[in-house]
Amino acid sequence: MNIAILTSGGDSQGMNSAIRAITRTAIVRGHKVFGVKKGYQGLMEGLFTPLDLRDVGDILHRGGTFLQSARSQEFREPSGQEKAIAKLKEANIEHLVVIGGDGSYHGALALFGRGVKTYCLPGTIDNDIAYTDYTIGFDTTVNLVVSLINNVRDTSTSHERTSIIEVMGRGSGNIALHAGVASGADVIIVPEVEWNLEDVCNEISEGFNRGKKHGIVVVAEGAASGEAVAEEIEKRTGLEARSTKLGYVQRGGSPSSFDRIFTSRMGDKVIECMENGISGVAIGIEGKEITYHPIHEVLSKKADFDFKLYEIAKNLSR
Ligand SMILES: Nc1ncnc2c1ncn2[C@@H]1O[C@H](COP(=O)(O)OP(=O)(O)O)[C@@H](O)[C@H]1O
Ligand SMILES: O=P(O)(O)OC[C@H]1O[C@](O)(COP(=O)(O)O)[C@@H](O)[C@@H]1O
Repeated sequence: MNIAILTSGGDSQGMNSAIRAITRTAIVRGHKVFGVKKGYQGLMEGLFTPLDLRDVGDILHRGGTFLQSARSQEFREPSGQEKAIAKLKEANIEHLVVIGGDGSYHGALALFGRGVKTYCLPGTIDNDIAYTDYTIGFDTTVNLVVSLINNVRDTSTSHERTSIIEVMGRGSGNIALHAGVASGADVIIVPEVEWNLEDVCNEISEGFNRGKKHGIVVVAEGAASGEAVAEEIEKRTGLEARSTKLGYVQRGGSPSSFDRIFTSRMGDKVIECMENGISGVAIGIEGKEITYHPIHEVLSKKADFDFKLYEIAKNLSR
């Protein structure tokens, strides 16, 4: 079989591990593998590069994606998708593995609807895809964010300040929630839960009244701007507040062992699906199992948000 792999949308730590796993598993089983450079944009341009066993050496521990990624407006249109299909036909490639977030899944579903055998792997740090407990890069990002919050906490304590840490997640509060719990945040602000500044300020003031030497607020970028929250806290409470926007530092760096291991297992699963004639599916990790579900089913379900963990965080911030 001839198989192409592309990475699309926001990159995430562990994408390289997934590319390596798919490539090596496929080659060991007698298939031919091609990498597509620059996501769907590169697919429309026919940017295929043959991948051999050694081509995916020395990438397992690296963040980003060596195939590079892109967000392509043109590919959203049926005419863009037809261009991509023509390039796949020209190169005699029947199977396309897409590693990306929900936007990339929509693209893969569109191609599947037009006859291409597609397969998706959940590549986004946001952990906002249904039918998978974890997306690729989420674990690495949460660990990174926690270590950065530890640093902010030290200096906040020295100055008896409140620190507002803005983390990634345009439409998802998963990074904020998990990093917030693991770093002992006083307040976690996410798009999934209604919040107001008065409650945030009360929480911070009461913390100082109980003897805390700092306040830590973790906010998802999709819920509010950290800068604006800091200004309001200072204005309303008279306490010193500073905002830190972590930005792209949280999307790079070496993937965690957890991200490396489940992506290695997903590589095996996607080739197994191909060999069994199963396509149009998204691979996930549910409990200890590597699973697959139709892409349309995955896209029609909203990813779970852990409201219970959010409640636990509130109790533990006392
Ligand atoms: N509804 C759609 N139909 C076809 N292609 C899409 C659709 N949504 C997104 N895409 C393609 O997938 C790419 C990645 O999607 P995006 O939402 O940017 O990132 P992610 O995959 O990380 O969610 C887009 O740039 C676009 O080319
Ligand atoms: O690279 P960009 O376009 O600035 O994207 C930033 C966004 O990408 C993410 O890292 C992942 O989002 P997507 O899965 O939608 O690509 C978000 O957390 C962040 O808001």
